[in-house]
Amino acid sequence: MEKRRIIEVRDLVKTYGDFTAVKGISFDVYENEVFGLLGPNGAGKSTTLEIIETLRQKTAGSVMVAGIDLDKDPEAIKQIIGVQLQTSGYYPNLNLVELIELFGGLYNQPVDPMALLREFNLEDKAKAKFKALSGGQKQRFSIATTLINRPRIIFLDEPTTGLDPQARRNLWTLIQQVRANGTTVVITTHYMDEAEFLCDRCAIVDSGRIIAIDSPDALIDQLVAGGFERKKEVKKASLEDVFIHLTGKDLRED
Ligand SMILES: Nc1ncnc2c1ncn2[C@@H]1O[C@H](COP(=O)(O)OP(=O)(O)OP(=O)(O)O)[C@@H](O)[C@H]1O
Repeated sequence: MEKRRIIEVRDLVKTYGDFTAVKGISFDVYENEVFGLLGPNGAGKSTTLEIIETLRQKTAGSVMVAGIDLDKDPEAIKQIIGVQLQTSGYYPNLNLVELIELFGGLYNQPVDPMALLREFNLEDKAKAKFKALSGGQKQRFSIATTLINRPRIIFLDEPTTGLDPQARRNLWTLIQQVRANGTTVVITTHYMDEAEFLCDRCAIVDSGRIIAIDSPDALIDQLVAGGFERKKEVKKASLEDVFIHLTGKDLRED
């Protein structure tokens, strides 16, 4: 089956004063895939995401989201995407149910707060305030809120930064579920194991340019085909495997 493009970025440029943060990048994201933007700090990942999310003006190039031209109808793009809010965006006096109801009202979308909280293992926290949640719960809640307007695409900027291994793996499962329900996921991460586990394809961005784009498997195969060998013999388990083996897979925060 032919893959359908849901995001088309062409020759995208972003300058801040004299500095060019994004230097003419082009890529496609296919419908219902998990697509990763990987790259060192300052590579231009967040800038690129924020332009697609309609939150930042581009300098040049074109962006199409689900056939909608960013230059012509950014409002229509906003309606079909879900974006994680900065944590400061959550009203401090509202509990999780009230926050979901508020967002549902803003989006003019009927929403069942308890069903959404259940999906993200946050049922017990329905009456809690956002600031009282653990790091993992906060991330789960902020991903849940991206789904309130029933978007076709969600954007997750470093969703597992700072989480313990259990919470990280739990979030991976939730992201896979979101994708299994038909949503396209665009993610940035600094964790290569995360990208390898979650992403169907990823783009490696460096100094504002895409220097590689493919599936994780294909990228690894290309490196190996070029004669690359690991310096150390690969062990059959990692320190993270030891950690999970000793401490279990259950979330600790609840
Ligand atoms: N508002 C701004 N004004 C000036 N320069 C900016 C602005 N926002 C970002 N930059 C610069 O643009 C470059 C790209 O930043 P961006 O946040 O897109 O990178 P990133 O790949 O997301 O990095 P990180 O992994 O650290 O989040 C950086 O050099 C950054 O300092």
